[in-house]
Amino acid sequence: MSLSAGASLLPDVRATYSLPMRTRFRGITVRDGVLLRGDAGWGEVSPFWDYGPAESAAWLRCGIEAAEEGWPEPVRAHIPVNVTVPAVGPETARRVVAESGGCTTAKVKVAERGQSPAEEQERLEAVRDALGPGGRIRIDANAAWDLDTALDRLPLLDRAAGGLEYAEQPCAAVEDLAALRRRTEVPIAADESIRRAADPLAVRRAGAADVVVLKVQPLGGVRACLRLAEEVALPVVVSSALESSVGIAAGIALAAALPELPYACGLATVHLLEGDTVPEPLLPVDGAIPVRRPEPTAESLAAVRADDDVASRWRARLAEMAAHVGVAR
Ligand SMILES: O=C(O)CCC(=O)c1ccccc1C(=O)O
Ligand SMILES: [Mg+2]
Repeated sequence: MSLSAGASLLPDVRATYSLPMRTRFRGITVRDGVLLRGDAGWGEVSPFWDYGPAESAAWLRCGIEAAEEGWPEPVRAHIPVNVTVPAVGPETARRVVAESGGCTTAKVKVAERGQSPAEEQERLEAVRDALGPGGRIRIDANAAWDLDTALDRLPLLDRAAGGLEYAEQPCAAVEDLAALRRRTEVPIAADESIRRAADPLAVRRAGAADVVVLKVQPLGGVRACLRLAEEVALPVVVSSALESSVGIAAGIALAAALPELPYACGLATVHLLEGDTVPEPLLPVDGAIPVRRPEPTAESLAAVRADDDVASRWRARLAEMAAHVGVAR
């Protein structure tokens, strides 16, 4: 029942999960989604609630690929990953790094509403202290700064971090990323400019980034991302959309199949959730996640099952996404 073969049935919807976040992350306190099951295995579909049906269709395509087709052969067995440090205070930041499963790269959230530059500097100093001089630190501003603010902040944060590996999406506009990149030493990574853009290749044409962040669900699956990686011809960092381990496995499959993987990936996010859909979560050991595909069990699904209200909202949502993708239920 492969879509590419022209069949068009939605795989079995086996579960709706709901998991609290350990720390509020970009305004999200609960993560939920559905799990599909097909001949090739389990797939996750978990677009954030602010994504409409058209944008969410890509997320469904990713889940259908996982369930019906499976993924290309891996070319590596372990995926080096960064620890993701939310917009927390310095003591918590230190603990998050210490409990990361041996990550030597940290991605630190900055530009959180209501926080001062001094709080960001303290967080970065704490992360540098916890990682030691050999660690790498990248920041993610989620498109929050205008060009002048970015020009202002980057040198300060670069100093506080003892050197930044790159800054992820410091500004929203591709032109601003390009202008900033010409005027700063810190390398620039594009995330939202790829994943929510009509034309992801605009980043390359504008010379707006040194690195691109690819997320398998918003970009429509592993094969779609492999094609995009080839077209964009820039180094790729595979990151999560805060999925449970079923969804993280798709990101791992992409990272495992890319011809080159020069940077740590942002896939160590299961520890941001209070629980998981599988008994053996995809978490790093010695800073890397082993390439494998964990399976939910009846017990692991029962422990995270969403209530009826959430499940019925997902059924309605899935129907709208399916209409966009052109699969029948
Ligand atoms: O890249 C990581 O380390 C974790 C993933 C992450 O930050 C993220 C997770 C969900 C939504 C957006 C983002 C983001 O990179 O902006
Ligand atoms: Mg990002």
